[in-house]
Amino acid sequence: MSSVDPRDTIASIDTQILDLLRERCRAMTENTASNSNPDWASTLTSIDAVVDRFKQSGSGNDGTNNEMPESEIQRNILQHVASACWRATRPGTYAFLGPPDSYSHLAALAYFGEAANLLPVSSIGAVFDAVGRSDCAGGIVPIENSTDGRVVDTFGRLSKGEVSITGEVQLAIHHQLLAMCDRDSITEVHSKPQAISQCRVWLANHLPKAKLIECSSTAAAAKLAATQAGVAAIASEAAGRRHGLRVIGANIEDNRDNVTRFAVLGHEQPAPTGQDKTTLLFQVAHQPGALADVMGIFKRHELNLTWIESFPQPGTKNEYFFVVEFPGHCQDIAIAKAIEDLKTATHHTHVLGSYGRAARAES
Ligand SMILES: O=C(O)C(=O)C[C@]1(C(=O)O)C=C[C@@H](O)C=C1
Repeated sequence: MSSVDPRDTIASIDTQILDLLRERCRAMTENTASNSNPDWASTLTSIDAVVDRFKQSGSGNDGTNNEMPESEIQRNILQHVASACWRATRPGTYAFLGPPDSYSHLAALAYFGEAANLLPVSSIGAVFDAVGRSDCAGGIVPIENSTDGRVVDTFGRLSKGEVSITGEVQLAIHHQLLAMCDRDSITEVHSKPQAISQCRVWLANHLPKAKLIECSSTAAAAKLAATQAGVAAIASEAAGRRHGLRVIGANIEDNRDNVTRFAVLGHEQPAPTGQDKTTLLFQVAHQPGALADVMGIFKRHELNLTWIESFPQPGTKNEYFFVVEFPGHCQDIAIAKAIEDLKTATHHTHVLGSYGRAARAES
């Protein structure tokens, strides 16, 4: 009597998976040729729908492995498969503020998947340049932090309207103090200004004498700390591992619920998903009541603002841009009508993007 070796069964299943992968890539190529459903944001939406249907059909039991629900694991696997097929069939790179293991990198991996072709660049402005010139198919930039507020460099460039927001990522940020030496030997702490600001209380309590030095990214700081004695960096755990640094202060962010929201940049306008938000920029006349009139338009069309920011218009005195966010897609009738009214009531109204709302990821 011959029994089947389970290792052969597993090898046969793996071969079927590889065959299916090839078939999936082929279907994606046909999809590209017919130009239907071509953007990454729609791919992520359809993965969510597949996982939900699978769960509802009773095929997924959604037990947990103590850390992650099964549907989350299935989603990650499908996202990885999709990102590998995407890379094989649609060559294109996505820019992020580097070097590798910056939080922007972690956010890019969470959104585009591990297999995506990601390009580190030296500044947030360089991400906008790479996408604006179409050197890259897309990019990712930090837009807002729950402790520190808006990211100034990003706002400066968004106001130029060269690129659209096509998605978002919410990343929980846990900062590590990383160095080659003991905490007592630290004379300088390097990091991006936003990261330093998110750890200000911890630094004042634990390293009051250390000099705080700003640099281009948290990962750039980690790279430096690996070469200089007495220098510590505030950066991600992954950056510490990459550079062989010790964690001499773990999770030093002042706010335990420290989250940074990243905007995905691109050129296409994602189709409505049913779970969308719209980011809009406008500029009003510098006169009493102008902003109140605009707020009246949001009220009239029953748009519930979830975010409002103002920032000075470069090169002017007392002129401000406003950025607002609200649930819904600019193709929704109520929102389209509100935008029409805003265009007549403001100097300038520009939809920065309508895109699927993000769930939170861990860094
Ligand atoms: O320096 C990095 O690692 C970044 O990706 C930039 C950035 C930011 O500027 O907001 C992103 C997230 C953290 O809040 C800190 C730094």
